[in-house]
Amino acid sequence: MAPEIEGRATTSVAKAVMHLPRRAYVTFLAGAGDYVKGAVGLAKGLRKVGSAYPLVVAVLPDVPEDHRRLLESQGCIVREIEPIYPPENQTKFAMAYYVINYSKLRIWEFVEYSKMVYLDADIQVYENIDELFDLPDGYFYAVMDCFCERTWSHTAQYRVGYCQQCPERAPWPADELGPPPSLYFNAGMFVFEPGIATADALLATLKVTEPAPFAEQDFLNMFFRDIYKPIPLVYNLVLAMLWRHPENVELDKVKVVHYCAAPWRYTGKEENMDRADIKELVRRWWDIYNDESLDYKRPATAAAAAVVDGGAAAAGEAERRPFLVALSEAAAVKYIKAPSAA
Ligand SMILES: O=c1ccn([C@@H]2O[C@H](COP(=O)(O)OP(=O)(O)O)[C@@H](O)[C@H]2O)c(=O)[nH]1
Ligand SMILES: OC[C@H]1O[C@H](O[C@@H]2[C@@H](O)[C@H](O)[C@@H](O)[C@H](O)[C@@H]2O)[C@H](O)[C@@H](O)[C@H]1O
Ligand SMILES: [Mn+2]
Repeated sequence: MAPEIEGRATTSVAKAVMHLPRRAYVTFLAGAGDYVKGAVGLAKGLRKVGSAYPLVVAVLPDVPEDHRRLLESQGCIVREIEPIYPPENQTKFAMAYYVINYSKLRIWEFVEYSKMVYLDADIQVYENIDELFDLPDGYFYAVMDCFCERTWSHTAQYRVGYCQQCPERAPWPADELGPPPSLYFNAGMFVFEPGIATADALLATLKVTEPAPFAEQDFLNMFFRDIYKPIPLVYNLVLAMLWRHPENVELDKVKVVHYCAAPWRYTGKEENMDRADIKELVRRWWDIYNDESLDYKRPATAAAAAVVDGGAAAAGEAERRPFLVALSEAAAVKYIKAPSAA
């Protein structure tokens, strides 16, 4: 960023930090593969619904420069994080690649933000969900998961046919197995407050916790058990809910869809994937991904941003948009790697 703009941005950031609750969406990107499409799609989806807050992308060192540049060109704040691995273990993760998902825990170190909404890169947002940032502090908010997929076959819930999505279907056999499992959330989407003390506690606890099949999702459920508050399913529709618990789903009210099988890789050949509702959700994902009108247009000035990026249309946000753009651009300055000299 040219010094004069950086200078202005820095000045605006100083003002902005005084005026704005520091909030942002955040997603996680690992590897040089095609999940970057998910992050780009998410950035465009959040823009389409007029989100007032930027999207931070926590990238592992193996995310290539061209993917980082692509994300910045879509208005994302790219922030490199150090990987986190679980302690030595013999755990068979539900998916082998889940081992890298522990690195998500770095987002608690993003203390320039007071409140963040984490979204997996295989998620798309179809309605504005900025209201989540106004949920009371001090809790961990996420949507309850489902235990019915084969990926859960290692658990007692699966064996007895119990699922928290419909506890009356097969009541938990308390006399045989003791108290039912605590409410369990899907870690593809959650509302949290960054903080160094929490970040340190997460890492210290991880070091002495036996890894489990759902990797960081199991770990986060254990760690935040006492302050976890379920939020409605409309904020994270895990696709399996469509065939496992259709009675719990009102598709036209769903705000956030969690594809759980990268939509950009959709072939329709996998089990349940030939459903009409799935085909429609995948089409909607591609509509946003391919919509060039949703591409980020870097504003010439912060003032111009208030016009170009009408996303601040939310009441009370419009007058703060110039600072928001400066904040997001300055933050980008702070964390993106200097462009190569070549
Ligand atoms: O090769 C990969 C695999 C996963 N992820 C990130 O890790 C998250 C969790 O993985 P995934 O969504 O595949 O897990 P699922 O929700 O399907 O269990 C993804 O959404 C991405 O944000 C990534 O960046 N690259
Ligand atoms: O690393 C563990 C992952 O565990 C979760 O995904 C699972 C889980 O939700 C199961 O309930 C489903 O059956 C399964 O399909 C789905 O992949 C999170 O979405 C993901 O972000 C990540 O934390
Ligand atoms: Mn996911």
